[in-house]
Amino acid sequence: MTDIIDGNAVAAEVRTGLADAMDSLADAGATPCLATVLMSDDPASETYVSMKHNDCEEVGIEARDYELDPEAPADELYATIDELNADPSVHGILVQMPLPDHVDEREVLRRVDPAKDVDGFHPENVGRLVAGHPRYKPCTPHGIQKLLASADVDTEGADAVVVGRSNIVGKPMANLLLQKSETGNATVTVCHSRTADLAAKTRAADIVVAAAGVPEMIDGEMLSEGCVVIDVGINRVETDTEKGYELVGDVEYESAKEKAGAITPVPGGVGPMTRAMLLWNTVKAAGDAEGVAVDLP
Ligand SMILES: Nc1nc(=O)c2c([nH]1)NC[C@@H]1CN(c3ccc(C(=O)N[C@@H](CCC(=O)O)C(=O)O)cc3)C=[N+]21
Repeated sequence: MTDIIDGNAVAAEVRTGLADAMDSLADAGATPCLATVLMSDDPASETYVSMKHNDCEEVGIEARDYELDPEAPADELYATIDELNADPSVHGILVQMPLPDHVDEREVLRRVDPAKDVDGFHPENVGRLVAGHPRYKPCTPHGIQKLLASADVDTEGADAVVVGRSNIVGKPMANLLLQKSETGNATVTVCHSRTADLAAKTRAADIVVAAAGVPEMIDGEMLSEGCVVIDVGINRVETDTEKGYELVGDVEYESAKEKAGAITPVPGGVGPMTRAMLLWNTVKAAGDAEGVAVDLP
């Protein structure tokens, strides 16, 4: 039987597991606070930010909402970041991506105080992760580590194939799987749009992390019997349903499920974990900033 890895359930466990740390912070008179900054009218971005606010409310994290006109000058965004950096009551800052074209995304990533960079995108935090001493692990790869652990997947010595080389998923995921750690020690191959024979690589993998952003690009034919499939894709595909779209992963679920030993669904797999690990990082940020030792799940 294929194990369907339930991201909603594991994410709920993470949220519940944060209660101890929240209590320690409350004893010290501290409430973790996440500021989200949205500079977009994209309905998907708006949905994601509002989900993050709901999650914060559930665990008792204060969420502050900053919204900027997508046409506003980039300096307004930079000034907002500076203000949040300087505000000691704000522990975490998330600037929702993607940003408008006239905004320099790299400047934004550099500008967020690395101590408040709960996305883990600041160059200092990227460097620390690559060097094996992460401060904040980026939420999606961190969530995937939790999913693998929840399904008792042993990464040590496993052949892991990461499909996609983005800075937010593919690269940090490959690094984490490679690291000398409980959730690492894999032999990692990173594939991308120029990979000569993708199917040959994925067929040789014990673990496939699909994060290319191409709907249903990996099907059962490309997988080996019993492998573990983590589907990071969250693609909105237009349909003539009431919602107008359907979410599909980077994996063709039906055929992949027949081959895989374990697989994450879309929705309800990696997405909820990404949000849960944002809370995790925010609670860690609050503990560090307030000098409170917190026990994280
Ligand atoms: N600075 C920044 N940090 C991010 O972490 C970030 C970002 N920008 N920009 C966009 C991406 C995307 N992302 C998602 C997180 C959770 C779901 C999620 O929870 N998805 C649900 C379904 C959501 C739905 O129904 O639309 C699921 O897969 O079950 C989706 C997408 C975070 N991102």
